[in-house]
Amino acid sequence: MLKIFKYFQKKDWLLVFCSLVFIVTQVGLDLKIPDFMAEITRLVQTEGSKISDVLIQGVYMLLCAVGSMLASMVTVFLAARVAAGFSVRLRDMVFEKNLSFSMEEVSRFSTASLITRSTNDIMQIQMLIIMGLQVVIRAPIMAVWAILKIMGKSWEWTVATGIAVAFLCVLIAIVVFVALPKFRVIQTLTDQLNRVTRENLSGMRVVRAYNAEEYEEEKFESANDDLTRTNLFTSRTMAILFPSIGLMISGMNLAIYWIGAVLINDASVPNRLSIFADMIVFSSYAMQIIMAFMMLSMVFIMMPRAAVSAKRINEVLDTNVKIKDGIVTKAENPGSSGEIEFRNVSFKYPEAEDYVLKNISFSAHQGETVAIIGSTGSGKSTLLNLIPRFIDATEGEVLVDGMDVRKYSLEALRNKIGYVSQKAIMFSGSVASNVAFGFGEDTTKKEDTQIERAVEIAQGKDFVEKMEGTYEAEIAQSGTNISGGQKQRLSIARAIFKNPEIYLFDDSFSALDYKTDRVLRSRLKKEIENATSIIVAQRIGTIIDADRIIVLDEGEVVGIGTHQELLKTCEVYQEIAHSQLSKEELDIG
Ligand SMILES: Nc1ncnc2c1ncn2[C@@H]1O[C@H](COP(=O)(O)OP(=O)(O)OP(=O)(O)O)[C@@H](O)[C@H]1O
Repeated sequence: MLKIFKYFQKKDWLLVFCSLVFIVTQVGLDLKIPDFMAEITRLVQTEGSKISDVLIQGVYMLLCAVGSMLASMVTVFLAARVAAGFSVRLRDMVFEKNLSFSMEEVSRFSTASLITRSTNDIMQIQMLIIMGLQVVIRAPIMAVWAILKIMGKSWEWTVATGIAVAFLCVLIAIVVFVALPKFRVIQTLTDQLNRVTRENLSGMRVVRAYNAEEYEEEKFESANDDLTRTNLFTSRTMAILFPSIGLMISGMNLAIYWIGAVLINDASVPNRLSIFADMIVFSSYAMQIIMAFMMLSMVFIMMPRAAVSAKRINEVLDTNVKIKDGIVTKAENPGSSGEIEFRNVSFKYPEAEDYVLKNISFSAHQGETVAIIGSTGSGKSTLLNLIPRFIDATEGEVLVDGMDVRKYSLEALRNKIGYVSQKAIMFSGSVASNVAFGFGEDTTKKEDTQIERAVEIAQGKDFVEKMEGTYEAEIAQSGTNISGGQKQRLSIARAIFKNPEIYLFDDSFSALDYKTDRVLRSRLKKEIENATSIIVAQRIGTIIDADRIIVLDEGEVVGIGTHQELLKTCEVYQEIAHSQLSKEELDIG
């Protein structure tokens, strides 16, 4: 828990110190009030006292109360500032860390859990700081101060107060002990609720098409019920606390007055008044002590949950990212551009037993188009993901421009690459901001001709210009207001706009009709002739013209060559070709 506070900055500590000053002031003023009460009691009981003296004591009491209120307001203000500032910083750090995660780390935490950790978990810490600053510091000062004030008054009263405090501590310990294990469960169940909600919203069309609303509702209700049950359990456990504290306060007051009555009864008449005044003061201070412990108990209730949250946030922040940034920003061989080489590359997913890629070696030179084909699950996307270092080779080397990709800084490496993912990803914003993605708003405004050019090459001009607002037309979250093929074309335009040395197309033409696919490829060939392209495809038609085709089968290269060569030499390729092309096309091929 305390580990999270290493992210506190100097200014946070300064604000904490300032609030400490105000808390001490507030406690001092609060504890002064019973002194005036004692004085009023003494004045009222003393013959010949003037009403004006009593009023003066009353005014002092009022001033103390107002001062205490002002000090408390400033403390709350400072606590809110520290807490809000700290949570903003934590959120930034978690977000930045999330961005540096590879796919492996994201799947280890799960997307839903990363969202809960960046939102709900940070919220718990924020609430703890607000409460904690006011209470954790205030309560012990208040308790110690009040104890010092009542010390030496009467041991009977002190014993009564001591018993009440001990009872309170035991009660808090039991409650925390019972509720503690449930707090981690609550956060995990929140992850689960998040996951179900997310899946349901993103898969809404499938849910409706399969009339699976009831099924999804059951899943949601089960996650919701689990969370509610656990929350209820902790709340019910807490519910025992407050009435018990109330009962204890009344019991303690009763004990003090009862002891007081006995003491007054046994005392000589002149001493009775001072014992009575002491009793009034003692009961007020005892009340302050109990209140201090009660406030602490509230923090003890919040603390375990915040501790769980802090641990979950620390887990994210302390994760050692597998994909380490290199330092080289320029290739060692300045003459080469867009050169790719795989040298005996093998790859295994961390949790998997078998290798997905085995001993892959091939190269792609500047300006060449190299295609990768193979059955579903043969490892095509995995191979492609090794180039921008979404994953790192388990064995062997992947070289870009003659240098191992692991030596490059990730920024320099990815600057060389235009990547078009298998599933076209759109971000909420305009068509232009999606095409000039990552370049900032200024570029989006200035480079409108380049954006139009990229969209035109990607065969998206027609549909974009029909949209209301054309290049400024709104793209909804996840691109739900455009078709799959349109999304693919904008993803391709995004890569073209970047004008990289290397294009990686991960089955990026699959949603295009054959004619658009053909026209787009021939435009690409002309426009990006100096760049190297690696195309993963399922359709032979898409890759028929490639300079080299690599045939993958269960993670192994079973053929490399042109379409013609492979038709003669590679059995797997022949099978694919026969399943897709007509006899005439094969003969022409
Ligand atoms: N994150 C992952 N963790 C574990 N195994 C994975 C992961 N991603 C893919 N795999 C496995 O690796 C193998 C290759 O997957 P990959 O996505 O590279 O195949 P692919 O040839 O691109 O398939 P497709 O043509 O269907 O896209 C598959 O068996 C898949 O189950």
